[in-house]
Amino acid sequence: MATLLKHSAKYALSGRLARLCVHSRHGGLQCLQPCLLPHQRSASTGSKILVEMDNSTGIAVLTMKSPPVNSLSLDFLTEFSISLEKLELDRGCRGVILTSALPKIFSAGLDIMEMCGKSPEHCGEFWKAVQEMWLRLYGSSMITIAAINGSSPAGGCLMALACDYRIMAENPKYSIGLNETQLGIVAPFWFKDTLVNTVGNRVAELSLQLGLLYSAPDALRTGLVDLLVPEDKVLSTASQTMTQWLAIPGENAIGSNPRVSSSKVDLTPKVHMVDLSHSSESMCSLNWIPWTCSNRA
Ligand SMILES: CCCCCCCCCCC/C=C/C(=O)SCCNC(=O)CCNC(=O)[C@H](O)C(C)(C)COP(=O)(O)OP(=O)(O)OC[C@H]1O[C@@H](n2cnc3c(N)ncnc32)[C@H](O)[C@@H]1OP(=O)(O)O
Repeated sequence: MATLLKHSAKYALSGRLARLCVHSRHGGLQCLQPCLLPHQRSASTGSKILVEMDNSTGIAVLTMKSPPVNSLSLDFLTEFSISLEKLELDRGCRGVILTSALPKIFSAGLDIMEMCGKSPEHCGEFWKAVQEMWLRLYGSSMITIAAINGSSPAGGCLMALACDYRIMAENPKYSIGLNETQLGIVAPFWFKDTLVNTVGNRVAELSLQLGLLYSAPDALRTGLVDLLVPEDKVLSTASQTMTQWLAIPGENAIGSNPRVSSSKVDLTPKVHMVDLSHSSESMCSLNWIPWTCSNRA
């Protein structure tokens, strides 16, 4: 479950992202425009991501808004990770709903233009940004729910899989899956592991070998998504579900993991990024921590 990694990734990445904010040539914090809305709501928007925070509930909605298909370019990934880190550092934020502002598309996955004709340096930077997105989402200490309101192939599916719960629009035209094999690409092992954790070995094996894209009803049948609802109910259902999840006792609950709930404990990163500038193979090594970290109190 995603919560296994939440705290380790939180502390592993904040420093790196902080440096990214300062040095990145690809957007960054300076592009986020905070503004106050009524009823304890606040919003910040960059060119590709809108973050709306409801301080009364502790729920943030992170909306991807990068036409035409929310492809995961370096700029997009950088803005995404920075937005998520800001929420992670905000102790008032306990849950994040990930959704899309684009009709019919959640995310088309990795931006194909980032993968052809680029320098090795650029490829390395891009690939690190892909890993960082996954680590930050999968390792979040917040509850994360994907409100999948459109098609979500490949890296788009990975984003959804990295969340704690997936709610999809019951539109049979929408598809989701790790279809890399159909593109002649081998899905990295951590894509595979994320899929196995969700659907089990056999379904994952078939999905990856055949590069299957599932219709929304089939995605529910295989367990790739947890719930189908009418398209206009995806976001409201995600909010209701989040409220239920947030009612579960969090990290300060009696009997919770003392490593997590004490401020004096060593939260040295257990997740290591490796330099992938010259590799499209194994991306990161993960040392699983022996306790499940619970959600925020
Ligand atoms: C550099 C690093 C080195 C490492 C190399 C190793 C690589 C290992 C990678 C392993 C993991 C890979 C993960 C991935 O995510 S790969 C990307 C896979 N994505 C797809 O296959 C999606 C392809 N797109 C679609 O299926 C459809 O476009 C979609 C269903 C999303 C929408 O369909 P629709 O009919 O509504 O829209 P169009 O097809 O007409 O597309 C509209 C425009 O959007 C452009 N587009 C689509 N997808 C992408 C994309 N992934 N990246 C960039 N651009 C994309 C499409 O070209 C259209 O553009 P134009 O209007 O200009 O024609």
